[in-house]
Amino acid sequence: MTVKFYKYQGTGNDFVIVDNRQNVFDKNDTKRIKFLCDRRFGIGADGLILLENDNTSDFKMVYYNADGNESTMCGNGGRCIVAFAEFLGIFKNTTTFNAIDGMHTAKIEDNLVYLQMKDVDTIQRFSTHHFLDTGSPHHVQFVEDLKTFNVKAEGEKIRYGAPYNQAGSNVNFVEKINQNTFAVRTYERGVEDETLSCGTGVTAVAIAMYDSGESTSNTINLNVEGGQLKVSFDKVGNTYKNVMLIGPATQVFKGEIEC
Ligand SMILES: N[C@@H](CCC[C@H](N)C(=O)O)C(=O)O
Repeated sequence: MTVKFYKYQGTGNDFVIVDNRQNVFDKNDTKRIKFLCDRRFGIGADGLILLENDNTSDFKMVYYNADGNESTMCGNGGRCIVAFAEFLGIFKNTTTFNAIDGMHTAKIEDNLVYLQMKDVDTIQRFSTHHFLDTGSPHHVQFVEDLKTFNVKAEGEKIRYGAPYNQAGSNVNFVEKINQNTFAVRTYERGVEDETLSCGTGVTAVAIAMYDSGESTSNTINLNVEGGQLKVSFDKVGNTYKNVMLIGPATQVFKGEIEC
């Protein structure tokens, strides 16, 4: 089989994207998806995304982690597929697309993708961390000296430990820079390593920081290893609404691969 693909990155979280509007891609071939994401034997990516037709919106996003398994929402992947859909001429100004966690609206302005994320009304607060679902599950924890922190080793322990166990959680380690800026490093489930950025992760961090009173701003800057993201939201009652993930998304190269 020959697969035509595009490679995108959003603040260093990188994806193989395939235009599957003709249903040419075998979605159940976990081994092939894992191979395509392999950095030594394949193309190399944190995940693979299919762009498909959808009856009720401009397109559908189907997301797989680098381990080959379909997973929950990917925020950076969402921003990248919006840039890809614009490149394909699917929309001009604003778009609506279907993903595993429901409908998303998005726009591109000044080379930044604005992606509306799902509302968040449930936040679990613990003395050491927060846990919340922003489309994907996220553990959010403050650490000291984030720069030298062993994200892979410590993230792995939390991801596989109780209460998350095999189903797992993504794990975000955070350091406060100022009132509305936080540095974040994320261990990603399904990649089973640190990635350079995680969109649903920084969204979880921004909401957790506001929720815990660490920030009083509803627009929060997130410094990740691969660049800078912004998250804004409105708190209405106990629900975070109009949650917007904002940042760049770039096409890196395209090609075809035998697999
Ligand atoms: N990179 C993503 C998150 C992708 C899903 C995650 N690995 C999971 O399985 O929960 C993002 O940008 O949000």
